[in-house]
Amino acid sequence: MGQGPGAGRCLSSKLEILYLKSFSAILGCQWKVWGQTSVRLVSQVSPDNEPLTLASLGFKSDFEKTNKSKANKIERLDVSDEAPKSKLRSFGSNSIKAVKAVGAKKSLEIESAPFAAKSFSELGLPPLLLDRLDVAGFTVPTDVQSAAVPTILKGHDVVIQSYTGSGKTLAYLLPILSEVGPLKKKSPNGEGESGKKKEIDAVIVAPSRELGMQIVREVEKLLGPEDKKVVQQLVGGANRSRQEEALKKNKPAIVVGTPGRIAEISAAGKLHTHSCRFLVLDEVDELLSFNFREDMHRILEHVGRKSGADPRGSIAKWAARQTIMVSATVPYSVIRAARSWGSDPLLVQAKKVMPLESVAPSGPVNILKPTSGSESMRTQAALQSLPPALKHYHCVTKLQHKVDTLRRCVHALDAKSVIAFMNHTKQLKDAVFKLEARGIVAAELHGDLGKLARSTTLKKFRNGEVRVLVTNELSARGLDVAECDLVVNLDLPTDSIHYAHRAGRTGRLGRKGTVVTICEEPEVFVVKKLQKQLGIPIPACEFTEGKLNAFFRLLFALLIVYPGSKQHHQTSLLQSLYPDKRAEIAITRKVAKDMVVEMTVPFQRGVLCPTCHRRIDIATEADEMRR
Ligand SMILES: Nc1ncnc2c1ncn2[C@@H]1O[C@H](COP(=O)(O)OP(=O)(O)OP(=O)(O)O)[C@@H](O)[C@H]1O
Repeated sequence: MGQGPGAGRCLSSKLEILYLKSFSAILGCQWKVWGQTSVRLVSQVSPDNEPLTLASLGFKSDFEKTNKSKANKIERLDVSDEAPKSKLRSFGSNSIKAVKAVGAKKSLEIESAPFAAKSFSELGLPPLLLDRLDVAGFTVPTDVQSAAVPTILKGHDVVIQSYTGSGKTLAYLLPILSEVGPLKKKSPNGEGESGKKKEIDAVIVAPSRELGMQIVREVEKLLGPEDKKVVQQLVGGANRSRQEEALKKNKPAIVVGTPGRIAEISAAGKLHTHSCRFLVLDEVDELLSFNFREDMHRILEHVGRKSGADPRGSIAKWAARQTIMVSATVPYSVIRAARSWGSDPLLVQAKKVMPLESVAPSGPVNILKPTSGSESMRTQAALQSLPPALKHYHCVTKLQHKVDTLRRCVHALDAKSVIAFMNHTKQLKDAVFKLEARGIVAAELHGDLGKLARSTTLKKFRNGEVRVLVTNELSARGLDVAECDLVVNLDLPTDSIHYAHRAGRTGRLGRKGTVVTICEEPEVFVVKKLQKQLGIPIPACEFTEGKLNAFFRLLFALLIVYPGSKQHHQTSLLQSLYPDKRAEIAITRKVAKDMVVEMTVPFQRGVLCPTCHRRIDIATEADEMRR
């Protein structure tokens, strides 16, 4: 730990002095004015940066030693595996399991993974599909898959919302493959519909070529080599006449493509989708953007329209299809669209399914412009879209030093696979040039590149030949590179939803990941807004001596432990702060003077309790005093 400057100032009660003394002894840091209970702690954060916990600060042992004699009855909540089953049960299925990451080159052990049901066989999938899942290495469904698969199999239109990297693609592919293609449930009399003119049964729309091809690969992984022709890509940039020939020759059951190309081939009469049963809109909030409007209109009008039906009527009257909308972030614009595109759609999240009507409007708040009172309505969509294991920092530098700061960040964290975001395509080339000049293998990825260049770049990034991928928003949406361990914002995202999608490129499926936002001094207020809207700590840091030095302003949460507070709230709070840690917390029930005081680990506002899904109330005396 770095030495903090100087000694603290006067403190109030004995108990606090005791706490702070034990902390100071451990941390050797400066205590600011106790009244603000904030402390400036300069600590070196090693690449395998362990988040601060009472245990890692050594607080618990000192605490217990010095407080043995205290009248306080200390109740130590140990959320480790040894804790009594009753306590572990309070986490529901959030207990820590070690699972192997599927498809990752090195079999990354994921300590705490977002899995719910115990196996795919519980979800009502056909035997052939279960076999294919097994062959592909998928053993346990994620939370969102456990919620989405049965809901879609029941025939509902859905909006699937779960944080990035939580397995939303399979959440919709599995029910589709249960109903169409060679792996589907056999009809009661056991024979397939041989000889029937093969129509397209499912259309999957994605906003970018990369995501479209990624989905095709995921389908092919399940279909196996002999049935690869069941799915056909219709992405822009590829040869259209070859795509039309393949449609004619292979008669695929599933097509995956970008809006422009799908609409183009449909308008040319080469894509017959009247009897289509499924329409999937992946990254649906992106598909709502203006540049896709025309194409999306055509797709929505034609896919699954009963022959002769008038599309001007209500969806229920003319669409024989199931509409599945997917995104990690579901701003209110998506809710509105879903209500008109789907027929009584349900909102499917990691652990719950609810009617879309019950969702409160909360659109993305553009952090660059002054916002109205809605600012207090934190963008729930963004908060729920962030993988819980991510660590976030920001680093202040001058514009001309940003790329060099990126280089030092990569070395300090010893990051192997980095995605750096910039807002303007023209800047990407210059950033790549500067990184290469300093010995870091980098490449640019953006929409102005040709199809071959884009796929080659992505391939090199996935196999580790390229260490830093410098890209912009669109080409990275939905991108799934399991090994990505660092995301850097070289330019600020326009709002918290864009921040969430960028951040979600790392920390996939329960892995650890770090997000560093490199900004100039005048932009720090934007980071603070992001921090507040997303309810996540984004402490300042710097990269010196090859290390990431984080400036933690630990706002100690005086966890007001009301006598009746739910025990699982305390453990859930810690579990959500440190999903991959065996966090421990010493809870003192004794009231020191007139308040129950407990200093605990840094807190996140409004943490949702994963057990009862209610916001855990945390009052910070510090904030109160500061107001
Ligand atoms: N049940 C599972 N078991 C193991 N790995 C899984 C499982 N489901 C998905 N994965 C893997 O997890 C990774 C992330 O999945 P996916 O890309 O579908 O996430 P996502 O929620 O769609 O992310 P984003 O919001 O960024 O699009 C993929 O590599 C996928 O193969």
